[in-house]
Amino acid sequence: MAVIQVEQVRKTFGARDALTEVSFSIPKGEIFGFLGPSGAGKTTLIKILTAQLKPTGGVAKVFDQPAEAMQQSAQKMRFGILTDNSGLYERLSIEENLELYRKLYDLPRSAVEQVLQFVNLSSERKKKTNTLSKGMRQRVMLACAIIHEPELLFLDEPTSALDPVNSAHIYKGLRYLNEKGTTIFITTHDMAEAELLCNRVAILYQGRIQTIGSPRELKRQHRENLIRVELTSGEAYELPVDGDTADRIADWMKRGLIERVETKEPSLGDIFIKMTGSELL
Ligand SMILES: Nc1ncnc2c1ncn2[C@@H]1O[C@H](COP(=O)(O)OP(=O)(O)OP(=O)(O)O)[C@@H](O)[C@H]1O
Repeated sequence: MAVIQVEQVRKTFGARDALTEVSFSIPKGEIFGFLGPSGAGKTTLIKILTAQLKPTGGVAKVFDQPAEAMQQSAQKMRFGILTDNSGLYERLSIEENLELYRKLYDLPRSAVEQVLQFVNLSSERKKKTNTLSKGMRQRVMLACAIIHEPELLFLDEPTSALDPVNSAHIYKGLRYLNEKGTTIFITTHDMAEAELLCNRVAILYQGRIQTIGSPRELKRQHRENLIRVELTSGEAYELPVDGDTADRIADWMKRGLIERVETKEPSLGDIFIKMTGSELL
């Protein structure tokens, strides 16, 4: 069963198309990356999937039910969400914020301790949230989103405010959650993050999906059919993949002249730029 199914979803704001006929489905257990430059429509889709917005057209289903049902309390238990506007109680400490969520979801006391470790904030637990750095806030909001170990997790740029050490810690935690069965829908501008975490990615541009597939498939599809050969002399050649090239390489090898041979594979960032014409943001 698909956890998320989106068919021909459109969303217009006045005369502006934010999403144009977006279709895809996400099976249980997948980490799916929704990539796109600023304004591409990523947050709009998350809002549709979590019943904060209605689509103008098409069908959006989550857990095999229309996405509008996602604000019902039975469904709220099943997913977690981290976005820019995820709120915290400013005058409460990190621990007190988490305690509220623990009670809301009727979880054992150990859930707070566990999630504090997950986001690397055990020793900061007594700090008031209005005194936290941006990265710490982000981690507390993430903790609130996952304390109930949801079946489905929406993450809108979860590591945008984090340093690499904390990002790596979060990736490890997300993989752990995913191994335990959580399906993850993540938006990011960070192509290395997408490549590291996601089973599949979709690249969205101006409200349309430009391409969709695993990072490896996309790289293969966009691979230039060239082999780059670097010789010990420092000379470098980009050669077509054919018999003549094989003969030349064999000859260079026999004579011990080869420093390096590589296929020209694009990075996910290269593919993103090709699809969107944008620089990474
Ligand atoms: N409530 C709204 N009213 C009018 N226009 C909106 C509204 N919400 C979003 N838009 C427009 O829809 C488009 C898509 O916005 P959205 O926030 O989904 O982009 P995004 O891909 O999430 O961008 P970012 O990466 O900057 O968060 C943008 O042009 C935005 O200005």
